[in-house]
Amino acid sequence: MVLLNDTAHAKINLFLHITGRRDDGYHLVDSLAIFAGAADQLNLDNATNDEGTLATLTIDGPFASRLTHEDDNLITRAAQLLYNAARQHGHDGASMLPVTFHLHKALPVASGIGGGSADAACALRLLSRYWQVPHNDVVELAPQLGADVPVCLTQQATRMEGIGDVLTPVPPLPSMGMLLVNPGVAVSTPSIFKRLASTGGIPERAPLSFPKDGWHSIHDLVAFLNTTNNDLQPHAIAQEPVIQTVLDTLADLPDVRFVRMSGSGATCFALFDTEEAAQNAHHSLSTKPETQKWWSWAGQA
Ligand SMILES: C[C@](O)(CO)[C@H](O)COP(=O)(O)OP(=O)(O)OC[C@H]1O[C@@H](n2ccc(N)nc2=O)[C@H](O)[C@@H]1O
Ligand SMILES: Nc1ncnc2c1ncn2[C@@H]1O[C@H](COP(=O)(O)OP(=O)(O)OP(=O)(O)O)[C@@H](O)[C@H]1O
Repeated sequence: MVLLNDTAHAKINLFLHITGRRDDGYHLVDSLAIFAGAADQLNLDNATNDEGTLATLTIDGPFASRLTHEDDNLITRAAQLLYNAARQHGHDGASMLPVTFHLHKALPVASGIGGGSADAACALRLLSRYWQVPHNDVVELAPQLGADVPVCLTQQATRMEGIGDVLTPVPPLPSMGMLLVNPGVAVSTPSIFKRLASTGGIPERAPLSFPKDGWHSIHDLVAFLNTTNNDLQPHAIAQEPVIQTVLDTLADLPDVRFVRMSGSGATCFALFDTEEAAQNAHHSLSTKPETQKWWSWAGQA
């Protein structure tokens, strides 16, 4: 029997501006992140062994084989960090019982949609309930696990600034359909930030204002997004030219309103007026022979 479970949704950067660089090399960002229905699933149970390990992990699902060889998973790292932080803050360790996690890995790995960060955030949410750790402790340590972990804790449409740790809720977005496509190439986030840094390339631009009342229709949102960029996209395409093929393929689909790459790639998204239009485009994509090995998902954005 599963004690607790939670869902780790994919994070999509509708735009991603790189606005500066800190002395430690981390980049300052400005981004509008939303969350898709595409998700991993994480279960938490009491540990059944008496080895005393704080958290063990089993993995299944379409992308499990990409992670099972790694001894350092963000889920078990999240457990150890939360345990240490809670003890430092005076939590009684005796009630923080060892756990076993089971991850269903449905999101492609190293794909710009924050799958690892979403899993880490999901583990933090589950453990904070099970171990009764105050939410503030969780929020405080989240950035140590990755720049995307704070936003993944919320799983809400959010403006990300700082290095991803300064979060502002955004007004409701219009209802729309979304199609996600990943061509099956893993892209390492540090390698894309390195490419950006080595080209000296932090774009000059005026600070961006969000419309006060939000976006009333997909037409409004697309008009806004057309004034923005993903600054990592050209660098990711230079490393993995197939990303341009994905963007061109998405742009050719029926009724598509907008296409762009998310995060550091290689997953790209397309926006549609409705979920039905996204599902129709998904069907049309699946008939193209060159896309047979691509991962894809369509649904409500
Ligand atoms: C590209 C985004 O996904 C946009 O949401 C994030 O900025 C990246 O988030 P993430 O994958 O959780 O990143 P981390 O695991 O913290 O960092 C991986 C590496 O990317 C670079 N990095 C990451 C985030 C950031 N704001 N500036 C950076 O320069 C650093 O070299 C870092 O060592
Ligand atoms: N549970 C996990 N899921 C995915 N990757 C993990 C996990 N735990 C550790 N990792 C490691 O983290 C790396 C980044 O994976 P992730 O899928 O989060 O990348 P990403 O989607 O590009 O993230 P982002 O959008 O935050 O840049 C992987 O290469 C993998 O080695």
